[in-house]
Amino acid sequence: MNDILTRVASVIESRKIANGGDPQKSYVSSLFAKGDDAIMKKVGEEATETVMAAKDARNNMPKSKIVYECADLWFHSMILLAQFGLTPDDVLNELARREGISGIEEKASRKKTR
Ligand SMILES: N=c1c2ncn([C@@H]3O[C@H](COP(=O)(O)OP(=O)(O)OP(=O)(O)O)[C@@H](O)[C@H]3O)c2ncn1[C@@H]1O[C@H](COP(=O)(O)O)[C@@H](O)[C@H]1O
Repeated sequence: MNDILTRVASVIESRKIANGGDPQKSYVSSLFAKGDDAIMKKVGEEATETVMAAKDARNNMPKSKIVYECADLWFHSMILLAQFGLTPDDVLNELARREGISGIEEKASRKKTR
């Protein structure tokens, strides 16, 4: 796994309440303390903000906003993965599994098996 993903995933894991995370001192712990719904809501918000940043960039606003919002989205998605006992490696392995499989062919093969 990419080094920064590994380090951030490890910090996120350490912020779980069961691992001693303190919601008063840690943003990640405060989200874990709020639970599933709050984490899902944040992922939805960050996805929307990413789309808005892309729309702004189309209207000549700085492209850097897309990067900031995407970082927020990835970060909150990592908290969601951790909440469900998953890791960024699970996602990277899935991307690796899909490597070289055309999306169009994959969709067509799905239709054949229905
Ligand atoms: N990468 C991040 C990161 N990205 C974004 N955020 C926080 O995510 C929060 C939500 O972003 P928003 O733009 O929605 O801000 P907001 O409106 O204040 O949020 P809400 O109050 O509505 O939830 C902000 O407080 C950001 O600071 C992050 N907080 C932490 N990290 C990483 O997680 C580590 C652990 O953080 P703590 O658990 O806070 O110690 C840090 O060392 C960093 O490596």
